[in-house]
Amino acid sequence: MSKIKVVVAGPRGRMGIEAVKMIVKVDHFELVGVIDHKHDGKKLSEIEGLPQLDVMVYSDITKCFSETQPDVLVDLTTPEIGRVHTKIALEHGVRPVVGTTGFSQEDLQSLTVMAEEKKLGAIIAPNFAIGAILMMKFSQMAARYFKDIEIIELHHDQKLDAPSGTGIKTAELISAVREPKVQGHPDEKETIPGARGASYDGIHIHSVRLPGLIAHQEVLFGGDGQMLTIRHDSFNRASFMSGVKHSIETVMKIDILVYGLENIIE
Ligand SMILES: NC(=O)C1=CN([C@@H]2O[C@H](COP(=O)(O)OP(=O)(O)OC[C@H]3O[C@@H](n4cnc5c(N)ncnc54)[C@H](O)[C@@H]3O)[C@@H](O)[C@H]2O)C=CC1
Ligand SMILES: O=C(O)C1=N[C@H](C(=O)O)C[C@H](O)C1
Repeated sequence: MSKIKVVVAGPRGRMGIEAVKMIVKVDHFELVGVIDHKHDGKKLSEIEGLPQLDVMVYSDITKCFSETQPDVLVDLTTPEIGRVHTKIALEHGVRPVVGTTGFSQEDLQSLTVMAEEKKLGAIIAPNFAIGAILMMKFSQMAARYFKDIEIIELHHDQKLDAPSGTGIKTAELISAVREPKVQGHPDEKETIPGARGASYDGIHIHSVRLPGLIAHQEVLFGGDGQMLTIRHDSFNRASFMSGVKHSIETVMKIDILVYGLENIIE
């Protein structure tokens, strides 16, 4: 079997560095380049704190693709640059595996259409951790029985987007099985704006940001005289790597854009 040639965008980031380490450990993957807005033309081994690898850093994604001819782009950057990278990858016949969160509905729609037109696999995964996928699936199951739901997502304080991609995906999955609903008292008023969090079809999403946290989420279901809590915690970023590996393998076998790992795990 020939190796899957992978490029990682965002190799100095918290997730990017883990992805680089995982990719070089997998025999059937080959890390052929990395994309970073700094350190153009250097080797990864020349950047302090990064693995001692003879892999070239590119600031120009197009140049990177033409010189390294990758099969897959793993993007772990920011919403602004991640959506541009994903589009350029599809234009160049490179299959994107995107962990970057904060894409809009319009981004997702236009990228879906692009992948379909190009007949190219693409995966956009708000969360790569299997436990988080199960937490979302269990929440969707529970929502058939409990109609009043609040999502509390908790992350480290360096996170750029709120609500988290996982929080939004959870609300979307619940919304697919629950009618939109006004929760709480119909006449409730926020004395301080934002007190009730964001609302997605009436499901409230609360975003907590604190140093020391990694990635956590609780989904609270209220019923008569009872409450169900479904919770997932990622205690480190290694928790996401089996999902990144599975996505790199799967994206080579599909020819559409898949949004959410729940669609590609058995
Ligand atoms: N899907 C999932 O399971 C997970 C997704 N994430 C998401 O992944 C993304 C990255 O998260 P972290 O690693 O924590 O962030 P980070 O801030 O540590 O890393 C982002 C990296 O992107 C780089 N970057 C910025 N502009 C760039 C450009 N033009 N070209 C190349 N690189 C550029 C930055 O230098 C930085 O190293 C976020 O959107 C986060 O929400 C994070 C954890 C898990
Ligand atoms: O920024 C993070 O850290 C994470 N982002 C993803 C999200 O927005 O859901 C996944 C995970 O929660 C970690």
